[in-house]
Amino acid sequence: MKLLEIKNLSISFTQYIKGLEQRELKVISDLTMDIHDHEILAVLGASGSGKSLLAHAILGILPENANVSGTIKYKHQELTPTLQEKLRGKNISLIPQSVNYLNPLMKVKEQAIGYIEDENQKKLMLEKQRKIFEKYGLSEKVDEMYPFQLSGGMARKVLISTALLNSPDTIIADEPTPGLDEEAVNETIRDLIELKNNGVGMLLITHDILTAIKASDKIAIIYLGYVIEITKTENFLTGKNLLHPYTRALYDALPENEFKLTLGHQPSYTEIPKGCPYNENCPYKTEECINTPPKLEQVNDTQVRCYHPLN
Ligand SMILES: Nc1ncnc2c1ncn2[C@@H]1O[C@H](COP(=O)(O)OP(=O)(O)OP(=O)(O)O)[C@@H](O)[C@H]1O
Ligand code: NI
Repeated sequence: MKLLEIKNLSISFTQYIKGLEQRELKVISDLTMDIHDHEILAVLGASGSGKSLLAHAILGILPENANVSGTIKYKHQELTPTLQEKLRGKNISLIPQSVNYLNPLMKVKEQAIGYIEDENQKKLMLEKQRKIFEKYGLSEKVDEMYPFQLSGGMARKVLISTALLNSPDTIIADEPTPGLDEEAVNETIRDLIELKNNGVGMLLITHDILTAIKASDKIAIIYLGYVIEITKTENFLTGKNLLHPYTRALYDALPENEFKLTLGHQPSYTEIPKGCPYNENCPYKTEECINTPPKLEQVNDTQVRCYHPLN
């Protein structure tokens, strides 16, 4: 079942330079992707490539100054600000990128359940909270702690458990493994996969290709705000059917492939090429690559945005 359907989503900011002169800073361009139940879709992109903004667009928590076009549907219903508010933290939950999302002045258990007026309801929710925290190895002592008292690993567990309190079927995990040691990363990945096996559909945002490969079923590769390819994760294990030259370069740069290629210079947002976003680094570019951005097209099991897909 399709949980989320994102169609032609673009996000930009209006920038004022030198007083009155304006320019449009495009951070997400024409993004189309679906998220299904029982599936982890990794969104892989460099730092600053628009990944968190994508998460915030789905949840309806973009900054006021963002210009947005395109549509996002949840279970075939188009998301409006009202619907987003209704679903947020319940049907669709965010595991945030930073533990700074935790309120430093509130005990962990209180912020996990949020404000609940009705005493009976609050009691039920606290019981649920304790159960989920327990499952993630967080003892009763943790309930009473303030965020600054948590270790990095514990804080990640608190963020994951908190996201699960209302049994969401759709989870947006924004960089859930930063700054963790390898064992903690692997444990977090196991937790995410278990959620998927229980039916959840997940968007896993990461700039770490190894996390994407270990955790996901499909990988959407973002370059300068464009999805340039959506491919099955297994293709990164076999090295086959990787169609976009940038995807191929990512694969060749994996440690086990001896970092064969360098990824080239990544232009910044103020200089997105008018044609294919990758054309400046692409060995296969032709006239049309320089002039017109290619569309995302289906080639076998893959979607790719390229005039000259490999193979
Ligand atoms: N409110 C804003 N006004 C102007 N530009 C913004 C605003 N919010 C984000 N940006 C810009 O949009 C771009 C994408 O930001 P985003 O946080 O989505 O990147 P990201 O892919 O999540 O990066 P990271 O891996 O570092 O978390 C960045 O270049 C950022 O500077
Ligand atoms: Ni981010």
